[in-house]
Amino acid sequence: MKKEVKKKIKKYFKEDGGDKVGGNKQQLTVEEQEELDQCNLTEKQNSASKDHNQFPDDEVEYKEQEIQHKSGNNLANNFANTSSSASNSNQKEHQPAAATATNNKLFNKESLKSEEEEGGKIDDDHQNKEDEEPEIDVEEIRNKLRKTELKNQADQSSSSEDDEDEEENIQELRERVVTISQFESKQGISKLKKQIASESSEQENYYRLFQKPEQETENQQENDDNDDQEEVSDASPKQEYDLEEEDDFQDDQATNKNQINQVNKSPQQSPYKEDSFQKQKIVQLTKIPSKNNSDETNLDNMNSTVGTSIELGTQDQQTEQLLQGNQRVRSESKTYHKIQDDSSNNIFAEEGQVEKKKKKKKFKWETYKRMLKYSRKQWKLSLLGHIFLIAQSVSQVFIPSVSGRLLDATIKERDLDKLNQLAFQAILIFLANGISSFFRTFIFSLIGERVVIDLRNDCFSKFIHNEISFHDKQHSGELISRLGNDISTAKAAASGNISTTIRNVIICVGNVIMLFLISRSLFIVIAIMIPIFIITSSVYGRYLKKLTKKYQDYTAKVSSHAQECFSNIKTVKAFSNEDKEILRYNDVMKQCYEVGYNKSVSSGLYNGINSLVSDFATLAVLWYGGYLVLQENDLTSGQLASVILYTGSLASATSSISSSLSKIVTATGASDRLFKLMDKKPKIKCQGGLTYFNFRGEISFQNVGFSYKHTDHVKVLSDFNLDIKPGERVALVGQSGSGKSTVIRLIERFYDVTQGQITIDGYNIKEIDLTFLHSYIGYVSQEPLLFSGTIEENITYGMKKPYSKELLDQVCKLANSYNFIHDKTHFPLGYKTLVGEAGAKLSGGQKQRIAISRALILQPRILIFDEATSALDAESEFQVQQAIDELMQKQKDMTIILIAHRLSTIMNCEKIVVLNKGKVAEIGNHKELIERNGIYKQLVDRQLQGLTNQ
Ligand SMILES: Nc1ncnc2c1ncn2[C@@H]1O[C@H](COP(=O)(O)OP(=O)(O)OP(=O)(O)O)[C@@H](O)[C@H]1O
Repeated sequence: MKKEVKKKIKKYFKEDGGDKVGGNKQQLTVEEQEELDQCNLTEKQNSASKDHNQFPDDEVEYKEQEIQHKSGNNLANNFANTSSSASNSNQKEHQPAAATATNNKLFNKESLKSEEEEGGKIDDDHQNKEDEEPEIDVEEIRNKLRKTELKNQADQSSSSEDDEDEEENIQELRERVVTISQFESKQGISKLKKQIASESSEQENYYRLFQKPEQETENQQENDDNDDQEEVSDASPKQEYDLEEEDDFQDDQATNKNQINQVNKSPQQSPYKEDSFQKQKIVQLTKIPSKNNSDETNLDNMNSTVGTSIELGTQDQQTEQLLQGNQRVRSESKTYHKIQDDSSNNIFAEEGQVEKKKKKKKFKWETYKRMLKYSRKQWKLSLLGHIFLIAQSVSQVFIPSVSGRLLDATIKERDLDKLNQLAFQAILIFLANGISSFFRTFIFSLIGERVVIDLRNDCFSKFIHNEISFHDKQHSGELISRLGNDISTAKAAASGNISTTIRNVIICVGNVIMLFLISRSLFIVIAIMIPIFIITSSVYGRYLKKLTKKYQDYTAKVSSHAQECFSNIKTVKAFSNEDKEILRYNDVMKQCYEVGYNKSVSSGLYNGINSLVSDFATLAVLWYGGYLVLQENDLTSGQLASVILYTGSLASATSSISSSLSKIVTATGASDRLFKLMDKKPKIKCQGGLTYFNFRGEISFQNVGFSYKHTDHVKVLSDFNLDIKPGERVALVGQSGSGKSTVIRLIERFYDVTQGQITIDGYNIKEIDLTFLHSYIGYVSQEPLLFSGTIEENITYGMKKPYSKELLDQVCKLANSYNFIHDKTHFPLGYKTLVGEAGAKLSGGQKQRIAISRALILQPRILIFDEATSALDAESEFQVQQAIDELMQKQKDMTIILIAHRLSTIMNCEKIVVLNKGKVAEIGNHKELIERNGIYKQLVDRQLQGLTNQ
């Protein structure tokens, strides 16, 4: 709770006051903008490529972890190497420290430069303010500031904590601080600050008060920016968004934008548009408590500083202004925070771009617990794994110790018996370590695999059971990505990484204890060296991660371009645009190369700096250890070797812990996305509901109104009434987009009506069991979609009961597919012929006739053809049409509903329903409708005219 409050404040001031020199809080720096644009662009392309083959962000995460781990291992290896060289009495040559020196110089220069720049900016701001603001008694205020400082110091002793109170306090303070800053602006306190600062004796004070917070803010901002970028990168394109949040976003977006604009457009009224100086003051006042100080102390500091500022305006008028301002600020502050919170949850999208939102990477405990449930099923295995884990960790802790004692027995004591004894002990420890390592790894990996299986099954089942509107909205590529990438990433939250973390914690604790027992003074040296090493590598690692992400974005862009080209190869060739495409490809490659170049330089620097730091750390331990051995006689050479081994192991374990924890956080993020999708409950359930014996297939639309879920402002059907009797042949005709297919989808209950009702045999369709309903409806869609497998498997795809060869032949004959299936030249295996992926080995007409056979074998009461011939060429259309016409002749007891364009087919129907803008415009048989001389007549005339022209 406390952290969240701090984060909120930090974010608030970062976005409002943190834009240093009066920039707009919505503005990004050029680099940030570029990076964001780049991410958007890549995402757009990834989304376009549908298959979500983008580089998963897990890879970035992985790379960072790899970097961290590598750095840990670097130190570990360094110590291990040193130890072996120490035991061999070889001196390792160290690289000259020139590089570090140069680096440090560079760094110092940069920071000096930025300090100068900041100083300059602040001075400029002051200068501007100076002209506007009235004079005040400088001396008096300076005294008050001093008093406050003393009070702060005195207050630092209090330390009671109450999170809820604190949150309230912080909220209260935040509002007061904003008010005071606004008040300060009016009273010209900025000028006073400048005057204080300009006196040389107070120069230091000035920097402490104003310059430092500015730098701290920048650092905070930089860190936050990094975090933000990580967040953006963690969200695999189109993966980060939450369905519900997206819905909310669409509703809220306009309101938020307006609100934000209002706040931004009226800077003089808004307390959030203070000049940079006031912002510094705000940041200073609400500075996030340092590690050393308790939160309470800092709150007190803030309180007292606020108190000082309030004291500055003791006059009645000023107090009144303050109170009035305070109230306004309170309300504005609430609005502002709502906007900020809403905005941060929203997805800002450019026109046609993939939506993306920047979100803080948070560890969600609930998600984590839910993930753990999957591994809890394997508790017996897990228990066994943990026994081996402890065994391995403990045995590992003893390895450096026994190695050191072995050395002592050889070098110092020169005792062969002891050496043999110790060697035997070492063998036992090594065996214990090796065996337990094998079982630990095997068991946890097995648990991981089982978790993946359970999770994938659950997930797939939830996705497939969800209703069509869910699939309308969700890209199939995204669902596949969830099943693949996310589940693999989520596995880490439930298995291996926890064990790795526990193991490394045990190793760390064990190593620290052993180091402490061997030599306390050397332990202190190591305690100082290791954090330096970890900080150096993690800071640089972050930078490298950013570059790696950028590089991957460009690589994705390159791949996306290639993919687009190859999938449109016919168009490229038709326009003879090969060279143009090569040039475009080269352009993208060039950009990629530039980032790659920077990345190479940075990787080189990273490794160089890393090894330098670890070399120096090793040297420090060796030198001081050597000193203890030679001068103090406090340590044996074997113990020194143990210390070195322990230090290496400690460094490696520490970096491993951070890497595992980071993986767990990433995994929880992936699980969260997954669970959100899995938790989308279908309104239309596949099973459950009414079943009855005499399904006749009488359909009735009664005042039906319908809109698709995500375009609910468009009425696709309204006041739609239609009765279809059992055995009737009904043709749906009308202009494109008039709602013909929608009518069919509603009969199939792919969607629920939004108004009125549909009844089947007198029962409301919503009450009928969906599986039961579908067992009586045969459906042939526009696109003949087949599954890879044999012809027979495809035809019998919907069969839930055994079938005879005769039935198979019969339906194939009816569907006009029997002959080509039994054509031995092309299909020597007959029904057993493999159709290839999505029926790739069959022609369009053949596929469609198999699809008709697939519908017929169910012996449906209602047979639906949704423009079954529209995607076919003339020859295939003729064959399929023949099949349909024959069916209409022969299957008299079957209700046939079709959307067709061929006049002869339509004419054969007893009922022709003409749809116009979602309503029944005309209804009747061919003759009646022609006589009516309405829309149908026009459609027929147009078709006849087309035929005449041909
Ligand atoms: N899944 C969907 N989500 C949102 N809107 C849809 C969806 N499917 C269709 N629509 C819209 O509903 C309207 C009716 O579409 P429908 O497919 O029923 O028309 P149709 O008469 O069958 O057209 P055509 O003859 O061109 O196939 C169209 O405006 C279409 O854009």
